[in-house]
Amino acid sequence: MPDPISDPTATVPTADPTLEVALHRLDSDLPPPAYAHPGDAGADLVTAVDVHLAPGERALVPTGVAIALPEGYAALVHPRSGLAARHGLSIVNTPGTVDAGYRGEIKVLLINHDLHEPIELARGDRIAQLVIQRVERAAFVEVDVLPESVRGAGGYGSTGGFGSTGPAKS
Ligand SMILES: O=c1ccn([C@H]2C[C@H](O)[C@@H](COP(=O)(O)OP(=O)(O)OP(=O)(O)O)O2)c(=O)[nH]1
Ligand SMILES: [Mg+2]
Repeated sequence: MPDPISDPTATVPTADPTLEVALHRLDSDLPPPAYAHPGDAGADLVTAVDVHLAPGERALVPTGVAIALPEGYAALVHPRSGLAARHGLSIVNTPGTVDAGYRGEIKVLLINHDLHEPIELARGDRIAQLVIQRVERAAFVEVDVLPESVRGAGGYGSTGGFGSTGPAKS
């Protein structure tokens, strides 16, 4: 087994994608969602249109693709880290959820978080990534009293702030 830590040129074997997902391209001039590297979790999505985002502005951007996921799966629309770090480009509802039953065009609700600079995107630019995951559907069973847990009802900072964990200081 190659060791990528001692030998950075070693190639780590990764399984080929095996889950078949029906893809309908609404715009045949645009590339389909694609994984940039073996082992990547996200397949990149492109914008089907040119987009101008003023600082703070958001836009619902078409990607030119529709999919049919198998039951028991969802596709999550995640931002791309590089665009977030360099330009402040993100997604308002990150991660967006594409349901297995959805047959419409996948759209991305982009937002420019930069305070000063606009963002210009050209048709075909990679704007987001689609992460396909198995999901459970719950049977919600109503009870009068929930089972006890160590956390209990503590939340919203109950373990403290930036420091090590412990009771919140008032
Ligand atoms: O980033 C996203 C998020 C959602 N969708 C599509 C696929 C999804 O199946 C559908 C509905 O999404 P969601 O359930 O998050 O939105 P909603 O406001 O609850 O709409 P609905 O009432 O149609 O469920 O919109 C996208 O194309 N991109
Ligand atoms: Mg919904």
